[in-house]
Amino acid sequence: MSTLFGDDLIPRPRRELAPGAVHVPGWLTLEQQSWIADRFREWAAGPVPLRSASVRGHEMSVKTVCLGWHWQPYQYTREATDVNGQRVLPMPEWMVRLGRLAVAEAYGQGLGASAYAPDTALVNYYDAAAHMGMHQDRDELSRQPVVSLSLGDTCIFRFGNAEGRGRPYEDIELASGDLFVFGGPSRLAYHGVTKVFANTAPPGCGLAEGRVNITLRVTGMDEPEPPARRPEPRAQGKGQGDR
Ligand SMILES: O=C(O)CCC(=O)C(=O)O
Ligand SMILES: [Fe+2]
Repeated sequence: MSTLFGDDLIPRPRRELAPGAVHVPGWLTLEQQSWIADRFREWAAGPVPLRSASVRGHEMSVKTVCLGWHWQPYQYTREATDVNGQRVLPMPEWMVRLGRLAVAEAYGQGLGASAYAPDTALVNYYDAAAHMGMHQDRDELSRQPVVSLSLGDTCIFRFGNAEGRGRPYEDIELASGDLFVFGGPSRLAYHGVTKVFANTAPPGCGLAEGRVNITLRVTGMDEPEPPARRPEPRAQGKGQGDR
């Protein structure tokens, strides 16, 4: 991971860690990474701000903002009822297309890539001290693949098995621009982020510090996204401005 001796110049091969779990290093160009990093700053500004979710009373060290559906531990909602009650931003069209390209890249054309229709994105921000414990992504009703994109600092991503948090697992580095897809027999594998290496983001990736990870998912919730609506006018208390 250190670039002191130029080990960043050693090509990192694409690899299938387990059936259905594919790592594609350097999938996004620097230009794409920096464009997505700009979007991240827009999403983080709201209407639902970047926040640490609380799991069983403990605040996560990672901060998250969601698109399409809002994830709060154990459920997806349209409104961020655990934050400020606002509706999350819609899932961008370009992201759905990017998800299809990612699935085609990982599994090949014709393996359901064109039908892949992610309807939520969880956008996580890690500072150098943040980590994510071993968990399964299982709040989705659908078992369609999860597409993960990384920007900024390199991390250690631990990818395990579907039986439990323990071994066997494998630690790999996810660097800026990397794609990781897990679906099929690996869809419910436990995984987590054990470490983020500060100051390892490549120049030009659009993030000066920290790491952003975006996971695209299919919630399997069948409620169609309703058209954007204005909030009902409500009696305003004294001193409350218009919002
Ligand atoms: O940051 C990562 O690479 C993984 C994120 C993750 O597992 C999640 O958001 O559920
Ligand atoms: Fe996860």
